Amino acid sequence: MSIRVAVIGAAGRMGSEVCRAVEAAEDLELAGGFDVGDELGDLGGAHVAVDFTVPDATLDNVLHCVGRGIDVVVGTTGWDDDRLATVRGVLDANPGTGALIAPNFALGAVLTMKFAAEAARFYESVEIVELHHPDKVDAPSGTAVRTAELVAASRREAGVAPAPDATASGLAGARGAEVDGVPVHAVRLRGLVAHEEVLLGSVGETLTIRHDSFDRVSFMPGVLIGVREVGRHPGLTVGLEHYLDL
Ligand SMILES: NC(=O)C1=CN([C@@H]2O[C@H](COP(=O)(O)OP(=O)(O)OC[C@H]3O[C@@H](n4cnc5c(N)ncnc54)[C@H](OP(=O)(O)O)[C@@H]3O)[C@@H](O)[C@H]2O)C=CC1
Ligand SMILES: O=C(O)C1=N[C@H](C(=O)O)C[C@H](O)C1
Repeated sequence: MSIRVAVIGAAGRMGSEVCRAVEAAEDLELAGGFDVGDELGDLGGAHVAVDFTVPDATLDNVLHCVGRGIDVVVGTTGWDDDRLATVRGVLDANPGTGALIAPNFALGAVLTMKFAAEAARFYESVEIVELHHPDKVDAPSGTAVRTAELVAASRREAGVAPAPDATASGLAGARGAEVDGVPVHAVRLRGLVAHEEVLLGSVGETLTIRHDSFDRVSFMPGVLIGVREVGRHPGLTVGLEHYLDL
């Protein structure tokens, strides 16, 4: 039996790509595409809904799906601890339903986060640069925020001292945004899609971990893993790495 998949945000850059990927997969069936102003209802009888919308809309969409026992795979950014707790609460009331929320479905981006967290405890300094297309509405990217959190947790656990920085004066924003103590710099440039660099440094050496998504098809293998696996993972999962045994 094929998995029936609904796409919320179907008219957008990611949603339209997901519709194409679902239609091309033999084991999946597109139950419907939904965008602004559409009544979600039972999502066309979908088993799984995929949400690529906007940070202001995604929580309501997830609650709508989970409340009806529809598994949901979410790529939209803007999640914080309070919003995740709300989702957990509704999942508790709907046991057996699964939600996967992942800041990045590109396998290389998932590995970049993993490698950065691993490397972070060996270096004095670490900073993150994310670079995206200028139509992106949030900054810094969800991936960069998650990378910074993972890096910070790894350094805390290893007892690494704060990174050295003698800056005593400067223009606002010149040192980026601080996420969990890690400076994150956001570039918006026509021609780019989605890119991230994690810069690590100690005396006499640096290590740069870089990932580039040149095309949104790069996210599709990860999205389809999510769609196929979410039914086997009841409750809330944050990050695709948990479906990849990483
Ligand atoms: N996890 C990952 O791997 C990735 C995550 N993303 C994230 O996914 C999100 C979407 O990105 P992208 O596709 O580029 O953005 P787009 O703006 O191209 O697409 C978003 C779509 O959602 C629609 N929309 C807005 N509100 C609602 C709503 N309430 N119900 C249904 N549809 C709605 C928008 O309509 P309208 O334009 O009319 O407002 C638009 O068609 C962003 O948060 C982005 O950061 C992006 C790439 C990869
Ligand atoms: O808006 C985008 O394009 C992307 N958003 C996600 C993010 O904010 O991390 C994932 C990827 O970087 C593309």
